[in-house]
Amino acid sequence: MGALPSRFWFLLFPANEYKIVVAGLENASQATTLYKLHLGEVVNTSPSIGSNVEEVVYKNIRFEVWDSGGDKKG
Ligand SMILES: Nc1nc2c(ncn2[C@@H]2O[C@H](COP(=O)(O)OP(=O)(O)OP(=O)(O)O)[C@@H](O)[C@H]2O)c(=O)[nH]1
Ligand SMILES: [Mg+2]
Repeated sequence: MGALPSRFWFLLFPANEYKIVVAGLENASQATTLYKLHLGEVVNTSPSIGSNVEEVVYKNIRFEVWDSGGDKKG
């Protein structure tokens, strides 16, 4: 779909689900940010192994937020 038709399509049927990938170096606060958005509070974290994913809902928009983990070994 070209840029103009897809913009027109989006105006008619706006998406209400998005996926977000949080990327950063190790210890950059990715997990802290993810859980602050998800739970609304700051929680203790440990270095991520692999990735974390949580759902964040804002108004009628659903975000699937992926914390990719910054550790080279993760
Ligand atoms: N002082 C301070 N410390 C923070 C802040 N945000 C996170 N931290 C601390 O920084 C450390 C790393 O936070 P994480 O959220 O686990 O970082 P991360 O980016 O997920 O780390 P990796 O999984 O190793 O990539 C933790 O000890 C947090 O408590 C902040 O705003 N201020
Ligand atoms: Mg992490």
